[in-house]
Amino acid sequence: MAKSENIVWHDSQVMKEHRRKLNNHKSAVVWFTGLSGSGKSTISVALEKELYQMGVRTYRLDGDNIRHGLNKNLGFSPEDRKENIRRIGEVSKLMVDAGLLTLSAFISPYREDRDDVRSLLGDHEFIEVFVDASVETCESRDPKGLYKKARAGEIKGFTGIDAPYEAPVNPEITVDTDKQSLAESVAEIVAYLKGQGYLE
Ligand SMILES: Nc1ncnc2c1ncn2[C@@H]1O[C@H](COP(=O)(O)OS(=O)(=O)O)[C@@H](OP(=O)(O)O)[C@H]1O
Ligand SMILES: Nc1ncnc2c1ncn2[C@@H]1O[C@H](COP(=O)(O)OP(=O)(O)O)[C@@H](O)[C@H]1O
Repeated sequence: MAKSENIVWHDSQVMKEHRRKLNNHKSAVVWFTGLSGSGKSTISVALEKELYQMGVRTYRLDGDNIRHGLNKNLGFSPEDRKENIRRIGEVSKLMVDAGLLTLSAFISPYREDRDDVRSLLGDHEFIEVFVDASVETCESRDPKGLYKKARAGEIKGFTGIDAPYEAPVNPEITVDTDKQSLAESVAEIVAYLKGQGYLE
Protein backbone atom coordinates (compact mmCIF):
# COMPACT_ATOMS: atom_id res chain seq x y z
CA MET A 1 0.00 0.00 0.00
CA ALA A 2 2.87 2.40 0.79
CA LYS A 3 3.70 4.53 -2.26
CA SER A 4 6.04 6.99 -0.58
CA GLU A 5 9.74 6.54 -1.25
CA ASN A 6 12.87 8.46 -0.32
CA ILE A 7 11.37 9.91 2.81
CA VAL A 8 13.34 10.40 6.01
CA TRP A 9 11.85 10.94 9.50
CA HIS A 10 12.75 14.32 11.03
CA ASP A 11 12.81 14.31 14.84
CA SER A 12 11.52 17.12 17.06
CA GLN A 13 13.26 18.38 20.15
CA VAL A 14 9.99 18.68 22.01
CA MET A 15 8.70 15.13 22.46
CA LYS A 16 5.54 13.42 23.68
CA GLU A 17 7.01 13.06 27.17
CA HIS A 18 7.64 16.82 27.38
CA ARG A 19 4.08 17.59 26.36
CA ARG A 20 2.73 15.08 28.88
CA LYS A 21 4.78 16.72 31.61
CA LEU A 22 3.43 20.13 30.65
CA ASN A 23 -0.13 18.78 30.73
CA ASN A 24 0.39 16.96 34.01
CA HIS A 25 -1.33 13.81 32.74
CA LYS A 26 -0.60 10.92 30.41
CA SER A 27 -1.90 10.72 26.86
CA ALA A 28 -3.69 7.72 25.38
CA VAL A 29 -6.64 6.85 23.19
CA VAL A 30 -9.87 5.72 24.80
CA TRP A 31 -11.35 3.70 21.94
CA PHE A 32 -15.13 3.23 22.08
CA THR A 33 -16.49 0.38 19.96
CA GLY A 34 -20.06 -0.87 19.74
CA LEU A 35 -23.22 -0.98 17.68
CA SER A 36 -24.89 2.11 16.31
CA GLY A 37 -27.06 3.45 19.13
CA SER A 38 -25.13 1.61 21.86
CA GLY A 39 -24.07 4.96 23.39
CA LYS A 40 -20.53 5.60 22.12
CA SER A 41 -21.11 9.27 21.26
CA THR A 42 -23.25 10.01 24.30
CA ILE A 43 -20.71 8.51 26.71
CA SER A 44 -17.66 10.07 25.02
CA VAL A 45 -19.27 13.54 25.08
CA ALA A 46 -20.15 13.21 28.78
CA LEU A 47 -16.71 11.79 29.60
CA GLU A 48 -14.98 14.64 27.76
CA LYS A 49 -16.98 17.20 29.74
CA GLU A 50 -16.02 15.54 33.02
CA LEU A 51 -12.33 15.33 32.04
CA TYR A 52 -12.34 18.99 30.96
CA GLN A 53 -13.66 19.95 34.38
CA MET A 54 -10.78 17.98 35.90
CA GLY A 55 -8.28 19.98 33.81
CA VAL A 56 -7.47 17.15 31.38
CA ARG A 57 -6.63 18.05 27.76
CA THR A 58 -8.79 15.98 25.44
CA TYR A 59 -9.95 15.66 21.85
CA ARG A 60 -12.92 13.69 20.60
CA LEU A 61 -13.00 11.85 17.28
CA ASP A 62 -16.43 10.55 16.22
CA GLY A 63 -17.47 8.46 13.21
CA ASP A 64 -20.30 10.69 12.05
CA ASN A 65 -18.12 13.82 12.34
CA ILE A 66 -14.97 12.46 10.71
CA ARG A 67 -17.04 11.10 7.82
CA HIS A 68 -18.12 14.69 7.11
CA GLY A 69 -14.52 15.65 6.35
CA LEU A 70 -11.32 13.60 6.43
CA ASN A 71 -13.15 10.35 5.57
CA LYS A 72 -15.97 11.69 3.40
CA ASN A 73 -14.75 9.53 0.51
CA LEU A 74 -15.38 6.32 2.46
CA GLY A 75 -18.56 4.24 2.62
CA PHE A 76 -19.49 1.19 4.68
CA SER A 77 -18.06 -1.75 2.72
CA PRO A 78 -15.65 -3.89 4.80
CA GLU A 79 -12.72 -2.35 2.86
CA ASP A 80 -13.90 1.22 3.47
CA ARG A 81 -14.53 0.56 7.16
CA LYS A 82 -11.01 -0.87 7.40
CA GLU A 83 -9.54 2.25 5.78
CA ASN A 84 -11.73 4.44 8.01
CA ILE A 85 -10.32 2.79 11.13
CA ARG A 86 -6.75 2.77 9.79
CA ARG A 87 -6.86 6.53 9.20
CA ILE A 88 -8.46 7.18 12.59
CA GLY A 89 -5.81 4.99 14.18
CA GLU A 90 -3.14 7.20 12.62
CA VAL A 91 -4.95 10.40 13.64
CA SER A 92 -5.38 9.04 17.17
CA LYS A 93 -1.65 8.29 17.28
CA LEU A 94 -0.86 11.90 16.33
CA MET A 95 -3.22 13.14 19.03
CA VAL A 96 -1.58 10.89 21.61
CA ASP A 97 1.79 12.22 20.46
CA ALA A 98 0.39 15.73 20.93
CA GLY A 99 -0.23 14.82 24.58
CA LEU A 100 -4.01 14.56 24.47
CA LEU A 101 -6.36 12.09 26.04
CA THR A 102 -8.13 11.18 22.83
CA LEU A 103 -11.67 9.82 22.80
CA SER A 104 -12.36 7.89 19.59
CA ALA A 105 -15.92 6.66 19.02
CA PHE A 106 -16.35 4.42 15.97
CA ILE A 107 -18.41 1.28 15.44
CA SER A 108 -15.09 -0.31 14.37
CA PRO A 109 -16.83 -3.65 13.85
CA TYR A 110 -13.80 -5.74 12.94
CA ARG A 111 -11.56 -7.10 15.69
CA GLU A 112 -8.54 -7.19 13.40
CA ASP A 113 -8.88 -3.48 12.52
CA ARG A 114 -9.09 -2.51 16.20
CA ASP A 115 -6.10 -4.72 17.01
CA ASP A 116 -4.16 -3.01 14.22
CA VAL A 117 -4.78 0.33 15.95
CA ARG A 118 -3.67 -1.18 19.25
CA SER A 119 -0.43 -2.33 17.60
CA LEU A 120 0.15 1.10 16.11
CA LEU A 121 0.18 2.68 19.57
CA GLY A 122 2.60 2.16 22.45
CA ASP A 123 2.02 0.04 25.54
CA HIS A 124 -0.91 1.31 27.61
CA GLU A 125 -1.79 3.92 24.98
CA PHE A 126 -4.87 2.05 23.68
CA ILE A 127 -7.76 1.63 26.06
CA GLU A 128 -10.54 -0.35 24.42
CA VAL A 129 -14.01 0.39 25.77
CA PHE A 130 -16.69 -2.03 24.65
CA VAL A 131 -19.99 -0.19 24.68
CA ASP A 132 -22.23 -3.20 25.02
CA ALA A 133 -25.94 -3.12 24.26
CA SER A 134 -28.17 -5.65 22.54
CA VAL A 135 -29.29 -5.02 18.97
CA GLU A 136 -32.85 -4.98 20.35
CA THR A 137 -32.00 -2.13 22.72
CA CYS A 138 -30.13 -0.16 20.03
CA GLU A 139 -32.98 -0.67 17.60
CA SER A 140 -35.54 0.49 20.14
CA ARG A 141 -33.45 3.65 20.79
CA ASP A 142 -32.83 4.24 17.07
CA PRO A 143 -31.71 7.88 17.71
CA LYS A 144 -31.22 8.62 14.00
CA GLY A 145 -33.92 6.39 12.53
CA LEU A 146 -31.26 4.28 10.77
CA TYR A 147 -32.42 0.87 12.05
CA LYS A 148 -35.86 1.66 10.64
CA LYS A 149 -34.29 2.44 7.28
CA ALA A 150 -32.13 -0.70 7.43
CA ARG A 151 -35.18 -2.87 8.21
CA ALA A 152 -36.99 -1.25 5.29
CA GLY A 153 -34.07 -2.15 3.02
CA GLU A 154 -33.18 1.50 2.45
CA ILE A 155 -29.70 1.02 3.97
CA LYS A 156 -27.76 -2.07 2.94
CA GLY A 157 -24.97 -3.52 5.08
CA PHE A 158 -26.09 -1.96 8.34
CA THR A 159 -24.06 -3.17 11.34
CA GLY A 160 -26.01 -5.61 13.49
CA ILE A 161 -28.71 -6.09 10.84
CA ASP A 162 -26.99 -7.33 7.68
CA ALA A 163 -23.34 -6.54 8.45
CA PRO A 164 -21.25 -8.08 11.23
CA TYR A 165 -20.12 -6.71 14.58
CA GLU A 166 -17.25 -8.56 16.27
CA ALA A 167 -17.30 -7.85 20.00
CA PRO A 168 -13.94 -7.36 21.76
CA VAL A 169 -12.51 -10.45 23.44
CA ASN A 170 -10.49 -8.74 26.14
CA PRO A 171 -11.34 -5.03 26.33
CA GLU A 172 -9.84 -2.89 29.07
CA ILE A 173 -13.34 -1.68 29.99
CA THR A 174 -16.88 -2.86 29.25
CA VAL A 175 -19.87 -0.64 29.86
CA ASP A 176 -23.25 -2.32 29.54
CA THR A 177 -25.67 0.40 28.55
CA ASP A 178 -28.58 -2.06 28.70
CA LYS A 179 -28.09 -1.98 32.46
CA GLN A 180 -25.82 0.97 33.39
CA SER A 181 -26.84 4.61 33.40
CA LEU A 182 -24.78 7.18 31.50
CA ALA A 183 -23.38 8.52 34.79
CA GLU A 184 -22.33 5.01 35.85
CA SER A 185 -20.52 4.39 32.56
CA VAL A 186 -18.65 7.70 32.80
CA ALA A 187 -17.73 7.03 36.43
CA GLU A 188 -16.43 3.56 35.51
CA ILE A 189 -14.11 4.98 32.84
CA VAL A 190 -12.88 7.83 35.03
CA ALA A 191 -12.16 5.32 37.83
CA TYR A 192 -10.14 3.19 35.39
CA LEU A 193 -8.13 6.20 34.18
CA LYS A 194 -7.41 7.28 37.75
CA GLY A 195 -6.66 3.74 38.94
CA GLN A 196 -4.21 3.10 36.11
CA GLY A 197 -2.38 6.38 36.68
CA TYR A 198 -3.36 8.18 33.47
CA LEU A 199 -4.54 11.28 35.29
CA GLU A 200 -1.56 11.51 37.73
N1 LIG B 1 -24.33 0.77 6.91
C1 LIG B 1 -24.07 1.40 8.07
N2 LIG B 1 -23.66 0.70 9.16
C2 LIG B 1 -23.40 1.35 10.30
N3 LIG B 1 -23.50 2.69 10.49
C3 LIG B 1 -23.91 3.44 9.43
C4 LIG B 1 -24.21 2.82 8.19
N4 LIG B 1 -24.60 3.80 7.32
C5 LIG B 1 -24.53 4.97 7.99
N5 LIG B 1 -24.12 4.75 9.27
C6 LIG B 1 -23.85 5.86 10.20
O1 LIG B 1 -22.43 5.95 10.27
C7 LIG B 1 -21.99 5.90 11.61
C8 LIG B 1 -20.86 4.88 11.78
O2 LIG B 1 -19.66 5.38 11.29
P1 LIG B 1 -18.29 4.74 11.78
O3 LIG B 1 -17.23 5.50 11.09
O4 LIG B 1 -18.26 4.69 13.26
O5 LIG B 1 -18.39 3.24 11.21
S1 LIG B 1 -17.26 2.13 11.05
O6 LIG B 1 -16.44 2.17 12.28
O7 LIG B 1 -16.46 2.44 9.88
O8 LIG B 1 -17.96 0.85 10.90
C9 LIG B 1 -23.15 5.45 12.45
O9 LIG B 1 -23.04 6.25 13.60
P2 LIG B 1 -23.29 5.72 15.09
O10 LIG B 1 -24.76 5.51 15.16
O11 LIG B 1 -22.83 6.87 15.95
O12 LIG B 1 -22.50 4.49 15.36
C10 LIG B 1 -24.37 5.73 11.59
O13 LIG B 1 -24.88 7.00 11.94
N1 LIG C 1 -27.29 4.04 29.56
C1 LIG C 1 -27.14 4.75 28.45
N2 LIG C 1 -25.90 5.11 28.02
C2 LIG C 1 -25.75 5.81 26.87
N3 LIG C 1 -26.77 6.21 26.06
C3 LIG C 1 -28.03 5.87 26.44
C4 LIG C 1 -28.26 5.13 27.63
N4 LIG C 1 -29.58 4.92 27.74
C5 LIG C 1 -30.16 5.50 26.68
N5 LIG C 1 -29.24 6.09 25.89
C6 LIG C 1 -29.55 6.82 24.64
O1 LIG C 1 -29.12 5.98 23.57
C7 LIG C 1 -28.72 6.77 22.46
C8 LIG C 1 -27.30 6.39 22.07
O2 LIG C 1 -26.95 7.07 20.90
P1 LIG C 1 -25.47 7.43 20.52
O3 LIG C 1 -24.73 7.95 21.71
O4 LIG C 1 -25.53 8.29 19.30
O5 LIG C 1 -24.87 5.98 20.18
P2 LIG C 1 -23.70 5.62 19.18
O6 LIG C 1 -22.74 6.76 19.16
O7 LIG C 1 -23.13 4.35 19.76
O8 LIG C 1 -24.37 5.39 17.85
C9 LIG C 1 -28.82 8.23 22.89
O9 LIG C 1 -30.05 8.75 22.42
C10 LIG C 1 -28.81 8.13 24.42
O10 LIG C 1 -29.50 9.20 25.03
